[in-house]
Amino acid sequence: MVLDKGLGLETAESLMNISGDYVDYLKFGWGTSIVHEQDIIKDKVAMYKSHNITPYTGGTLFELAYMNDKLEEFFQEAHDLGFEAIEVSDGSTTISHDKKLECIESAKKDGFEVLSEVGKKDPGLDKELSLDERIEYMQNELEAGSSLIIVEAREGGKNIGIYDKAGNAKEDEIDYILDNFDGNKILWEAPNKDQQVFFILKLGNDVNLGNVSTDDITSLETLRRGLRGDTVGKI
Ligand SMILES: C=C(OP(=O)(O)O)C(=O)O
Ligand SMILES: O=S([O-])[O-]
Repeated sequence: MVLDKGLGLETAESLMNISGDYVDYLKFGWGTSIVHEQDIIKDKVAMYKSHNITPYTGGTLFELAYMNDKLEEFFQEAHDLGFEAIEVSDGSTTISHDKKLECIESAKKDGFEVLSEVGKKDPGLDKELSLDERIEYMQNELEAGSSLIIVEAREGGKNIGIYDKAGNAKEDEIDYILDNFDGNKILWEAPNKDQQVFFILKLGNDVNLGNVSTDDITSLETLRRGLRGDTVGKI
């Protein structure tokens, strides 16, 4: 999953022409998709889809819609723009877990694929979530219809969830999650190279990684194929 922070149409198109084959999901980060002209967003969504990529709306946008009691309008607008998938999260706002599950179910009923995210964007709040709670939420969200569960790490990948202050992966916590939840259903946010290397070496070169920067698509592909020092001869 690649994070689009507001690329222009031509830039995004030329990037997909050269490296779209390595991308499955493209997230229009947080609220970026309502800042730009909607016709351009529509064209970008169509362009990504033409490369067999699933574009989806950032979780924060869903949260804003929920907070303002505008979920129906949000679903409609997302359909109008051509999005077939959305992210449901509660990283920036407070949504009770039951309500979040209901939102996943309503989005599914409305015809969307749902990716849902577990974790808080504020490190202090994130630390309040125990590992067992996270796993329970992940399981419930999967059962409510999410196709993938995203483990929050933000764009920065530090001091949140499975990463320590320096951005190093906490392997014991990751192992605990994997002992208790189907790893194929997890999309690990791994914005930094060392995190990508860690997951490739640990879980294989087809591991689901997210929040990959648009600058790093080809670099990540080389890591996956053993074409960069960090993974040469190791996969
Ligand atoms: C980039 C992120 O935010 P959002 O889902 O709102 O785009 C994220 O959660 O990692
Ligand atoms: O806003 S972010 O970096 O999830």
